[in-house]
Amino acid sequence: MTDFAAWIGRTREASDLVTPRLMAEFRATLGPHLAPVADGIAWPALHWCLAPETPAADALGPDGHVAKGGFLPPVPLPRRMWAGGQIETLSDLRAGDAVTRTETVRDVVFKDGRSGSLCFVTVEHAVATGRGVAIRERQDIVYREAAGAQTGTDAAPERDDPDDYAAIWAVPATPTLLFRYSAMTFNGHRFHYDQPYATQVEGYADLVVHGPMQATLLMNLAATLLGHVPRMFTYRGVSPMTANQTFRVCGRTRGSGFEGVTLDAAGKVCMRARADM
Ligand SMILES: C/C(=C\C(=O)SCCNC(=O)CCNC(=O)[C@H](O)C(C)(C)COP(=O)(O)OP(=O)(O)OC[C@H]1O[C@@H](n2cnc3c(N)ncnc32)[C@H](O)[C@@H]1OP(=O)(O)O)C(=O)O
Repeated sequence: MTDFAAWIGRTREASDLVTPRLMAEFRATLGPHLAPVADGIAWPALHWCLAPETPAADALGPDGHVAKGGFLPPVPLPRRMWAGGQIETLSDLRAGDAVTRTETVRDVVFKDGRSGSLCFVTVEHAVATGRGVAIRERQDIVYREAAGAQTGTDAAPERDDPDDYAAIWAVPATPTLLFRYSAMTFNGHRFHYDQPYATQVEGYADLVVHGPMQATLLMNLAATLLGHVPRMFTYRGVSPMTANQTFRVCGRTRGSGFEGVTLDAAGKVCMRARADM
């Protein structure tokens, strides 16, 4: 039996540059659904495109992510998802910045969910520039049972009414959008671009829309409605969003904060988010 506790506290570091090319790719991929920012300032959540892990092809597992057992623990559940997280923004990133990302594994927890066994791996990130730490972040990665071995059932979808929100961005979830976001984040997960794999191996209805992309859009809507980048942004994926439909990114202010959801074409809530100050 592997001692997953041995992974807690493991850390790694990688560096990158906020290049003009990345800024242009980000705007080309996600515009017009981005917050207004001053020239040369990075949009909220652009940091997910910086200093990604760059595993060699022979280091990948069957899902297209780096095989488990290196930095992340070899948990015995195969289907990885990005479950949620929290982003604390301390200062902005700017074109030309040299950044260092430091990641630390903070927790490995097994839970029984309605859908079956789950394992949550919590990873903390700090993104620093020459001016100091700009972003502190918690990422919750979840591993699920194999589709064919699932011991529970997916929860009944939560629904929400877009009319209850002040602002709605309609985003066509085309395979091209998913591919371009995968490319910008160097994310090889096959269920974002390989439809037979997504449907026949992982059991989803279609290609799966990235959690971080949904969170990026929600954080940009929050910054647009609040008039500034929120200091604290928290989000949770509640149900998979699949491709080849137009989804909605919905938001409203609440006091000095923000709350938002992504809704699929049928009104199913896929992600919930809130932002404070
Ligand atoms: C990039 C990238 C991958 C992706 O982008 S994947 C696409 C984005 N992510 C999603 O679509 C995830 C959508 N969520 C789900 O499919 C389900 O919510 C999930 C995570 C499978 C869990 O469903 P269950 O119905 O089995 O879970 P329960 O509601 O019964 O909860 C059981 C306990 O787990 C806790 N929990 C549930 N969901 C989350 C979450 N999103 N974040 C954190 N914790 C969660 C819940 O609170 C329960 O805990 P208790 O302590 O109360 O027992 C890439 O791979 O890089």
